[in-house]
Amino acid sequence: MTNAAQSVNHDSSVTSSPTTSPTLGFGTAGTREARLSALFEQIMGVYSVSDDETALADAVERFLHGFGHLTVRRHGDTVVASTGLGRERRVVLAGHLDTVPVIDNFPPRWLEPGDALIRGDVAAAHPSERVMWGRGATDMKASDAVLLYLAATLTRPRYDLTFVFYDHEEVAAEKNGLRKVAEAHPDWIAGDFAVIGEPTDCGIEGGCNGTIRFDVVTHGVAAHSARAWMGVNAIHKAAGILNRLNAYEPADVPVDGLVYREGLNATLISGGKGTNVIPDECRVHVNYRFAPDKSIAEAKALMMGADAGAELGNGEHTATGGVFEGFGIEMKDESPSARPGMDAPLAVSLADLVRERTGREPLAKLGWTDVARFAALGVPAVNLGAGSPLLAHKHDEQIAEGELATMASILEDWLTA
Ligand SMILES: N[C@@H](CCC[C@H](NC(=O)CCC(=O)O)C(=O)O)C(=O)O
Repeated sequence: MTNAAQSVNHDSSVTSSPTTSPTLGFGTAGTREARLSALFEQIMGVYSVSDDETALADAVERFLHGFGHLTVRRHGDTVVASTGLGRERRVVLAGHLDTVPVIDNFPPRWLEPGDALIRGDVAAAHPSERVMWGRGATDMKASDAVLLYLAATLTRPRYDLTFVFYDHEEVAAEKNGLRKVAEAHPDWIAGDFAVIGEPTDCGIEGGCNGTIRFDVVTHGVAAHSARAWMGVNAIHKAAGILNRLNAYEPADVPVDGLVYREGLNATLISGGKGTNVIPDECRVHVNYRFAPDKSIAEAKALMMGADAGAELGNGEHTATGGVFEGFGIEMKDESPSARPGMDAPLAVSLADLVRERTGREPLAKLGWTDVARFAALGVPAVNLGAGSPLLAHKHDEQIAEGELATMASILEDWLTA
């Protein structure tokens, strides 16, 4: 490691930096395990809910500047660090810095074995380990810590490496920092293969479900609730939306050997102007997760008919078919699915190593990840990260400390063997 002067490239769209941001570093930690835990604890301590990633991006950028084998660039709150060793192939390793909103789970803390907050499944799999509890533990600050550690320490990898730490993954596609870099500086993230550190329990999850989000809207007429016959209750009309959601049965869809579970859920609901006013509007925000056998257009057709919702926009239109036929629809966000792509040579070699180390066979990624972005760019990609995907976004998000070393050693060996 060196503190030599770096090749640094800031482009004109860099966001303003906060006056203070924490310092990331190994401190006095000597072993790989201690270094990983130190970085992880520091990253966990920085609040970085989407829209608030600047302090963490600043800290990540400063940390990466400390290593002479890396060229560090920044676009907005996305930091890209690359080796330039002239290798034949380049692997991109990416992790997002943002988290979903806090639910009484920030600040984070280490839990000692036996602590009541440790989940039974985590304790059973890692009985004698400390556990990090708090927002972002699995999605995906543990993997960020591993990727930062690898960026700092892999000075002679067998492939050239590009590490991407990006903002705004958990929110609307238009805000995604990786999308912005792909558009503004496609050369920064060019590569032959990509690994996304989304949580997979250190296994491989191939491809990803697509996702569309939209409001299903009912309209009514406002009136005094003591004279309700003078109005029409939009919230009561929403019962029809909820009934259709309750009747939906999630499908398991096999695609190229992996099974993708679909999902259709309301995630937000709003309506009403006052406690004694008949509501004139109700909105149910619906999220449809669709398997990689479907395009966005096909997913929309299943929800709202073939000709409705064809364009992403905020204008309301009436669903002409599909699950929500007859209801008002306002599209909010859409992101495509990605097929598994497990036959790419680098996917095969990584899957073989994961199988050897963990006994895990590849599974399907049910959340949406930037594997889809790399797939669209023609770069084969897989998900591999520390922590259980089942705990992502939960109030009791947590990860056993040893998972960081497991992920680090798999990638270290794959990238240096
Ligand atoms: N534009 C989309 C972005 C949603 C991204 C998010 N991804 C994850 O949580 C990955 C975690 C995993 O499954 O491993 C998601 O799937 O919701 C949107 O705003 O909906």
